[in-house]
Amino acid sequence: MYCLSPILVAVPKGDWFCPHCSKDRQQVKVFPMVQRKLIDFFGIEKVEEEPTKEVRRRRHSGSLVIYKKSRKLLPYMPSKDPSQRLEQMASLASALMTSGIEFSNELTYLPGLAPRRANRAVLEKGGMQVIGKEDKATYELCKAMCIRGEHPPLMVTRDPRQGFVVEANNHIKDMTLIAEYTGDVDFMCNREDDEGDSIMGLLFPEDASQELVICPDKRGNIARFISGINNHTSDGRKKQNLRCIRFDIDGEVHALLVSIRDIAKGERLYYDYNAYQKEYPTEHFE
Ligand SMILES: C[S@@+](CC[C@H](N)C(=O)[O-])C[C@H]1O[C@@H](n2cnc3c(N)ncnc32)[C@H](O)[C@@H]1O
Repeated sequence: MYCLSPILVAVPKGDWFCPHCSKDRQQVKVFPMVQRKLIDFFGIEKVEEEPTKEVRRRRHSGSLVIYKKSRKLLPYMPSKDPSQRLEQMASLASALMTSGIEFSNELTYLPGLAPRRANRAVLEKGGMQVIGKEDKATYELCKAMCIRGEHPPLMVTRDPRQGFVVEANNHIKDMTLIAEYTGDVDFMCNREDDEGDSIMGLLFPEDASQELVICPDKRGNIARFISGINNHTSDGRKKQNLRCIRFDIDGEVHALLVSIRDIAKGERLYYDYNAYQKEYPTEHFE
């Protein structure tokens, strides 16, 4: 229903009222910008540790093959200003709280959903690129930074047409690892009737009953708020500044969002929701 704001990509099942007619129209819940509360919300562990010299050197070596280019991933650079960082975290906490989502920066495996052993990269039809040693170090550095409360330099804001959107809050260099797409891992066959608009394909094996998806409806991170391009217009394509790339990391598949060009402060983040499958309707996207 494209007259709605934000757009609804599927007709909801059962009784449903347009947000304008419904009494419980979604109001943005503003998370308090209080350091202690943010530390608890994000489960931040206080570790006074800077990236080691060894890891810093690694940024200048190693390779990753993406579209036949030999490149290496760069870790995101958290904002230096502590109050800017608090503002960024509060914006994400507000969006998560409003959407009823708990923060999780990891893929989650829960009883009753797909077990962790189902996520085996070797099952991917046509094979899966294995992350290189240097890029794995970058991935681990980004994870560790997040645990320390050094989040990517991003702000979640509200757009009248798109709902929550994500903007760069500092300049971001090409090839920067922005975030991993996280949430509960489940079999696609369990989600056929799921009306969520944020389900991400994770593993596409020969046996379709074993197809895995990431569902960030209960747990997730900033990745689930990033906008999609309109696949039907050249203007849509021009907006794309990220790519979602799946990697084999220690035998399991992970979906990482990586910048594909320099991104200016204030620019909105976009990637192609249809990079692996052409199932997401984007013809009415801006
Ligand atoms: C993965 S969610 C992104 C986060 C979402 N904006 C929110 O508020 O939770 C995908 C949904 O965001 C909206 N959206 C994303 N990109 C858009 C675009 N380029 N134009 C219009 N709506 C967009 C659509 O409602 C879509 O179904």
